[in-house]
Amino acid sequence: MTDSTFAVSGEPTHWALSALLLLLWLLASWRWLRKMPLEGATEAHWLIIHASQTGQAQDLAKTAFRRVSKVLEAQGRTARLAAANVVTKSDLARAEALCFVVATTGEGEAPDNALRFEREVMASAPDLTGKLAAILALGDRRYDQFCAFGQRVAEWLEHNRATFLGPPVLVDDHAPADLERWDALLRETGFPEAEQDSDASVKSWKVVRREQVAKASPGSGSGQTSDGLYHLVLQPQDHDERQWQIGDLFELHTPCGHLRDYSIANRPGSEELHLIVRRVLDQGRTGRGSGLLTATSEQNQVVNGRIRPHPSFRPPAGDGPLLAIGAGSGWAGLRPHVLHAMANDRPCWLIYGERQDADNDALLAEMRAWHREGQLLHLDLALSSGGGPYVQDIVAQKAAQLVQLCGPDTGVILCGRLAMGQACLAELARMLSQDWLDEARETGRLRHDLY
Ligand SMILES: Cc1cc2nc3c(=O)[nH]c(=O)nc-3n(C[C@H](O)[C@H](O)[C@H](O)COP(=O)(O)O)c2cc1C
Repeated sequence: MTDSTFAVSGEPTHWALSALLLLLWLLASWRWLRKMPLEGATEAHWLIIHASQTGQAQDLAKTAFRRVSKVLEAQGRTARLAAANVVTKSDLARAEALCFVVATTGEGEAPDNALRFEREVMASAPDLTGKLAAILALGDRRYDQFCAFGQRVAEWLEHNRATFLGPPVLVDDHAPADLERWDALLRETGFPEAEQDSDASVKSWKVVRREQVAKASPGSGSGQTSDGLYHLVLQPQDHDERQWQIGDLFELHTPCGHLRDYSIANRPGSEELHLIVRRVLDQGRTGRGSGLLTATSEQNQVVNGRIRPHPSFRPPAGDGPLLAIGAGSGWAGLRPHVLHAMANDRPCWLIYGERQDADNDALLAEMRAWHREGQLLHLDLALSSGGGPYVQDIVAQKAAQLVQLCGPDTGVILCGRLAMGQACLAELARMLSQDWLDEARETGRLRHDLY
């Protein structure tokens, strides 16, 4: 490097030009920052508080934030968007209105980003007299405890004497009629529609490949059967989509207005999206989303959807090995994490279950090949068509080795049906302690996507 690299110009025009550029940059940064929803900063007149496991509530909260802040800004007042867990009692005390957009997960549970809020803030009884409140609760009537967390938030607000702007809006499976009631509530409160809502990012995608990768198998006896797993490759039509991250979802919009989420099964960087979809047959009829994607032989079928960020399912923190556990279509969620671990030489132990073994099933063949090639530290398959063992049984059987693996830097990623996930978490808690799991969950070393 020569001295001239650092030579200071004595030319006044150079100084003037530099000052002008610096000024423009500061101005642009300021304008950009003003447009960003201020996630995390919670002191404001209106607090828009979200509780979201897979991002839908967060998206709707962002839209509400845009609507509210546009009006408030014109009045010289402020709105802030915050995940429930970062909201404190003093934030609530300072705000004049509280707008909750909350999902329910598990069996009537709060999403991870609201667990602390429920445990600490909702366990107390702050005086909310005079504060305005609105609630949008997302849920699904197929679950026993419909919108349970939203209802608990509503009861807590009522108990602490907040003034509701309207009855809590409970949304069943993203039903357009339910969402219209929320839209009307915001409009009547004085917040007209936002210029751009999240549907602007819904685009057309072409299904360029569709291959059955696991065989059909008998169902659970509830009338639902699995007609096998399908690996699909989607390409964007007339748009470029590379700005996504591991863990993100493809949100399919069906022609009748329902939304279905599918984990993106490949690593970012490619134009294509890979999905692994189970074709579900319920009383002989294919599922709304899986039917659309898999029950057609149409070449280059075009579907509508968008990529949705799923920040709670990013690669687990920690520099140690990765324990990846999943079953069935949960492979879609696990696969990019396993690929990422292998690409980064992070030792990976994969425990995976599927209903039956068939030598020519491409899905299992891929895992077995990675194991043979030494890319996986261990591979345990629970192929349970004969009544077991299930994934949680393997976890229990391998307790001694798993305890050895799970140190302070180990990451755990878990994806699949809720019952399987909860059974595995219970086994892990038994062998490692609930404290270990809680700590791993709170520090981002344990991440799960259970459905
Ligand atoms: C694993 C899982 C568990 C769920 N449990 C419930 C539930 O107990 N009650 C309910 O009403 N909805 C339940 N739902 C539906 C979600 O609340 C609904 O899909 C919501 O739109 C998700 O919002 P989010 O993306 O912000 O997490 C569950 C969804 C999943 C995936």
